[in-house]
Amino acid sequence: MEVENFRNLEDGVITFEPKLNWLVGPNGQGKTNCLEGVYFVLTTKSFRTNRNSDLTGSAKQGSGLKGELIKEGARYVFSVNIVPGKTQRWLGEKACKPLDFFEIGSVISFTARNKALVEGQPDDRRRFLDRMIASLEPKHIMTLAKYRRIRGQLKKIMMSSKDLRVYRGFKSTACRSAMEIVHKRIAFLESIRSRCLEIHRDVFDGEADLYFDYRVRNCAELSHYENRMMELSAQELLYGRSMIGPHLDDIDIRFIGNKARHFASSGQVRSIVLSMKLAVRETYHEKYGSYPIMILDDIDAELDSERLSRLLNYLDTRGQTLISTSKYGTIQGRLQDHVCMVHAGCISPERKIE
Ligand SMILES: Nc1ncnc2c1ncn2[C@@H]1O[C@H](COP(=O)(O)OP(=O)(O)OP(=O)(O)O)[C@@H](O)[C@H]1O
Repeated sequence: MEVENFRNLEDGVITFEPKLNWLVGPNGQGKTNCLEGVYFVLTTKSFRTNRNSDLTGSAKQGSGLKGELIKEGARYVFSVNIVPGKTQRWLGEKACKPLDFFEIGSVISFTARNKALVEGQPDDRRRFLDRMIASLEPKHIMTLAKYRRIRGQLKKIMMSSKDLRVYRGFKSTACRSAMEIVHKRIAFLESIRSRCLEIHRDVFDGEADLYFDYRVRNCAELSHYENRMMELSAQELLYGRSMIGPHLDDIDIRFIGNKARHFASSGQVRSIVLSMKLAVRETYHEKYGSYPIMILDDIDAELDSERLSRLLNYLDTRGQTLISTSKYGTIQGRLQDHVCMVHAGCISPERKIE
């Protein structure tokens, strides 16, 4: 990855190897910034901000990242420029849309923020679901965008004319995208379930009793979904709020029979979310034959040494992984891994500790 004026990172080239790569250094030195750079150059999205202007360093206006990805023998060059007011993207020499990046730049990240899947609000869980589905099927982004557009129109009618006939007309268009999203989300959770439980049990020594399921709001029977969507139209206009649709659904995550957000410890929450992400990675591998790059920020926070060691063993044989840690002890003895030391935004590929 070639870096120019990105966060606090020093300009230059950072190289990773096709195995476990460590970024090691004290707090606030640029480890997460480096991982964010890799995620950003492959997806044109940050995993911690929606404002691309946050990513620009203080040296000058604008930043640039260039990433070279070798995937299944082919070489892809991703370039992203953030200039005031816009973000420009190229794949090779060709100007691109974010979706083009998403289709090639397969990467899955885990940061402490992802604990929101368990501890956060329903919209955190929906966002998690949709991002994960999009990492397996990038076209899902278009279905979501279409549904968001129709919802905008429904909202307008709700706020202005309140004309039931017109509202129901748009509602029947919304039904198709809504059902597609709901079915995708249910099928996705189904597809990762057994792997997730297996990883949770084998890697994190988790209780076998992890349960998750999709919760459809205001519709008990999925085969009646379309009817319910139309049926609720009059009430929605009356109360001025929508009552059914994938934008209201949630995932019920239970741990040993209890709501995980109220019951699981910090380390257990981390293990649950990591199990889900790693299960998505396995599903991707099964579908496309290669592993997405795995990004793990602050890997050893909240995980005990036993679980951490099992996680590293698991990752050892599964594609390229980029990991950050502030604890030098974590990499002790891992002589086969690639280690970069991070200090004041400078990433140097030299192991200073054995
Ligand atoms: N746009 C920016 N321009 C310049 N510096 C920035 C920018 N955004 C963040 N920083 C700086 O980058 C540093 C944070 O780096 P980062 O989040 O990568 O730390 P870290 O090494 O992962 O630390 P920790 O171990 O605490 O997670 C902070 O010093 C912060 O002030």
